[in-house]
Amino acid sequence: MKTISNVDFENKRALIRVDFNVPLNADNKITDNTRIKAAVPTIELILEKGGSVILMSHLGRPKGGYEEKFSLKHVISELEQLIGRKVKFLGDCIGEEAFNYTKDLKKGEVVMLENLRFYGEEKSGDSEFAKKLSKHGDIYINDAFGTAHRAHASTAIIAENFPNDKYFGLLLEKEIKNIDVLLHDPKPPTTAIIGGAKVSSKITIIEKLMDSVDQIIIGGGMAYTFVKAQGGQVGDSLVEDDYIDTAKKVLEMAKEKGVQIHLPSDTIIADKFANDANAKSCDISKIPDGWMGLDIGTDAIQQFNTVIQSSQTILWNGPMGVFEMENFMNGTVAIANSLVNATSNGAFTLIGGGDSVAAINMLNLADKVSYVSTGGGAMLEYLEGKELPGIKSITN
Ligand SMILES: Nc1ncnc2c1ncn2[C@@H]1O[C@H](COP(=O)(O)OP(=O)(O)O)[C@@H](O)[C@H]1O
Ligand SMILES: O=C(OP(=O)(O)O)[C@H](O)COP(=O)(O)O
Repeated sequence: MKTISNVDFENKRALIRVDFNVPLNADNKITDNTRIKAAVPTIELILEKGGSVILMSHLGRPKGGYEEKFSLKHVISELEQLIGRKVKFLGDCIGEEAFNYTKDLKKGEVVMLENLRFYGEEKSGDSEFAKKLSKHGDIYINDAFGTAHRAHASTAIIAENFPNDKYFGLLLEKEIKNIDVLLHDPKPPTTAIIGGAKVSSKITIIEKLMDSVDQIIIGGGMAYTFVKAQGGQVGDSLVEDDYIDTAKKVLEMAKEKGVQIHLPSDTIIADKFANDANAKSCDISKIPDGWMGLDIGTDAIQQFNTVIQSSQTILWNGPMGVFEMENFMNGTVAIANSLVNATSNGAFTLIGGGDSVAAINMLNLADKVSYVSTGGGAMLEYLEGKELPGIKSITN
């Protein structure tokens, strides 16, 4: 492990890829600061060692140009509070002004670049873009565990510009150490609970997870693509039609491999995507047109609770419903409590993902489960046994 603990940072500029992809409310206020807090030890260590810090991150999924709601200016005051010093926000990540500023950065200074994904080159892993970014620092550090599964310019490609000066940050080190416990020594029966909204990213992960877990619970916005694949009617619920065939394949493979897949039997449907929508419970395969499933139903909660209580190792990524809206948070609250209960009965419980962590924090339950990871997709892919691009680029 290439750790920063023994590195000399005196008068050096440390360019750190962090994952500040934090949830924001409609007023662009941070609703959960876990990912920012998690990056603080690395920042502080470098400053203590006489270095300066240039932070770079993405926020959300912008289309490739500037979008106000995805500006990293929204995280600055929270970051300043957490590290107890001023942070200079640069309105671009590769503009001339930004380079002029970071060129002569003094020890103790902290700079935050604008959202890397305002450039399409970030996600395409463009090496010219990565090279430009690399000019900001003398040493490159990857502390963005939540984005370590992406082979993007700032998370992986950039490392080739720092052949002898690339390191893991303290968060990345800690995450790997903790998740390795589950990877190498899981106590059966093992259950993965997958929810949330990123159907296309997560469906292939579910496919792979079948090799390492006994049971998979699929809830939240993930469920409807599977229900539709089984021939059910899902109305206007979140579905990625391009992944129906993959969902069918996953269900067939599960049978062959003897992995039990649990889909919610019922769901809470709404007539619009809003907290004040008309809502009622419904069989998940009989959702009328004009209605959408926004939470799991009470039968599904019981069904999932039974599975959870009979498991010894439980992994949870992705909320069971639109928990940000009070009327659709029941399923997520119930599953969180179910995990707490399982933990107190001796199960090892691991929760990861930006929104899943926000949910567990909202309920003040983070210290009642075994481990909370800042990564969702990254954690799942790591557990699949995949070599993550963000890790590989440092160890290579
Ligand atoms: N039934 C649903 N329909 C639409 N969105 C949903 C549904 N259930 C959960 N979600 C949304 O999924 C989002 C979290 O998804 P995701 O990013 O995949 O999770 P995580 O960040 O924990 O990995 C939340 O904002 C939540 O509102
Ligand atoms: O929020 C994130 O992942 P997660 O939803 O799996 O926790 C990371 O910041 C990665 O974001 P991305 O899935 O848009 O690449």
